[in-house]
Amino acid sequence: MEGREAMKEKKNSPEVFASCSFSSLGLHPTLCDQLKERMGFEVPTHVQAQAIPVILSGRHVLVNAATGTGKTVTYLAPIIHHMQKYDPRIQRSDGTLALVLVPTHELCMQVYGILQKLLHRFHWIVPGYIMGGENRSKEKARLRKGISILVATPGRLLDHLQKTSSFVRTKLRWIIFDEADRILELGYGKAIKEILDILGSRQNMSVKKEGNKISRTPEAQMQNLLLSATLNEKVNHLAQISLENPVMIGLDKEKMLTKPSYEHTGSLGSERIVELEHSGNVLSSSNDEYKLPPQLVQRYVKVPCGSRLVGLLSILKNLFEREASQKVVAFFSTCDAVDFHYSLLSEFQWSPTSQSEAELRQLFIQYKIYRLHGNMKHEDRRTTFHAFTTEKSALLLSTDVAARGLDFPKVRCIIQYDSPGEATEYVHRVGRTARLGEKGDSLLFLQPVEIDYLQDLEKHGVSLTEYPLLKLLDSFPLYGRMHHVKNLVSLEMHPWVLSLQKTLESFISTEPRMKKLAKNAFCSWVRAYTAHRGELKRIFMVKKLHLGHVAKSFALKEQPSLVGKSVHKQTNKRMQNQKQKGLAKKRKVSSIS
Ligand SMILES: Nc1ncnc2c1ncn2[C@@H]1O[C@H](COP(=O)(O)OP(=O)(O)OP(=O)(O)O)[C@@H](O)[C@H]1O
Repeated sequence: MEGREAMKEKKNSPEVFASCSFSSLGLHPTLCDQLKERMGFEVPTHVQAQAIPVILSGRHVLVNAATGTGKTVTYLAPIIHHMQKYDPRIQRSDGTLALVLVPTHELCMQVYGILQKLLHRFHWIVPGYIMGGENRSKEKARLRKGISILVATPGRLLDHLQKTSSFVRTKLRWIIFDEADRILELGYGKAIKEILDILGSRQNMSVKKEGNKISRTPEAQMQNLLLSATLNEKVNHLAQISLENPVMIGLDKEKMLTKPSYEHTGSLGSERIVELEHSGNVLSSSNDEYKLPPQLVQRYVKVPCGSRLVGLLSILKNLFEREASQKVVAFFSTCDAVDFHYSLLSEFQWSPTSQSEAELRQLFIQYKIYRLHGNMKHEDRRTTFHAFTTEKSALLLSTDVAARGLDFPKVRCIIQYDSPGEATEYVHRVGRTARLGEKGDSLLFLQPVEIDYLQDLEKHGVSLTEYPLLKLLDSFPLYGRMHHVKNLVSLEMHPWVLSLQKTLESFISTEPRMKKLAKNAFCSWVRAYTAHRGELKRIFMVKKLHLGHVAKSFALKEQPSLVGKSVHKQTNKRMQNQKQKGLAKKRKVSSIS
């Protein structure tokens, strides 16, 4: 929980908070007390003020609100409000009444943690979670005992729905899709359909008892909710099959496909709440302007491929030396790239200010470094997640597993070292900072050949200014001398870049373990680069890459052809395979992150 003073300061921020109280929204007084005492929430945010009364009314709802605006409590509070009113009281034998579907393990744990706090005074409502990678039999035992509010990742949930006969869900009333668009992007669409079928919660279908499917009538009053900061046309199908006459919150009328039957702004101010006449397509494909926190400072840095690594290290050094206490998250495209950079940054020693032995043995980046990706052991992921949450000053290197929903407090800067691809991912990655009205910076690395990506972001209402990298490089003294280089032909020729690159390359070449990590990272990075899809293939063209320069960005000295040949082979083979399987269109996100 944050300090009371910080919370008070935030409370006065009218862009973030509404001018009403939680109790005025209709929430039970004990729940309002919990929000205040356990969470430190004095007043609702705008999205909470708008959505909580609508969700309390029992309607199906689609919520689109910027990252870090409090969507989690928006859906949890009304559900808890209703559950604590049940008479007789809910018992464990009632099984699951509410199901929260999330895309990642970390988000699963985070939502579960919030539930534990909110349910402190409602001990008869039991929270729980199930997710891939956990011990199935332990989960089975927990399900058998009964979990009132269950947070789950889709694959594992489907597994238990199909195989765990003691999983009681006949009284299920709520299904929530948190980060709905991401759940679909990860390829869970089919699993979701099956889940809805098994739960008898699919709209426009007559539900019969068949096998392990259950019977449910409309009177059972299911209420389903879909939430994200980037609700777009991709969730149309999910909205169609899971929502009935949904109310839309935070979506601009002109971007919706379906004509609203009426619209009201109520007493809650400027944002729209729109009720829809029917459950046809709800979002048009032009609905692609994403809301970003207005205080977020967004920049890009243009770096030639061969100098990317030096650029990254220099920027990180500057960030942590400028402000000792801060948290930074850097995003990479693959697990191997995270592993390589994690080891490099944790071990690389060099002091550019002196030639003395002792000083040369100083770590270049002297901060705590963490890593997070999908190939790590479950236990390690959990430890990292908790450790980085509590750290005051640290650097987290991650794949997109950390891009969605995670609420690490006080992250000051987001670095996207590898491009996020889709604009939605850009929005969620930068959304790990500048949360709830706090300050935040973001920096996107682009090679000169990728600069058109800025136009792609512009189409989604995202605009960035350039970061002065050259000025930063000039500011580093090299062996006691400053290097202000006039008429520099290219950034690669800057003395600081040359010197650091040379030191990095000799470090890697003398450490076989590091060299192996670098080669693996290089190969998977190129593979990920070829996996961009649609319009983005025009911007991130593997043909435009100079593989020798890519190798340099992993501090590899090898002849480009040596490493490059095998990668070209792999890339071609992969593309052929994709064509054959008709998979060319689809980017395999899960294998990368
Ligand atoms: N009413 C409130 N008062 C103070 N803090 C709040 C309030 N509501 C939420 N918060 C805090 O704001 C932060 C962001 O909330 P949350 O993670 O729910 O945002 P989100 O909109 O779901 O973000 P994302 O889109 O990134 O998932 C959390 O630290 C949460 O504890």
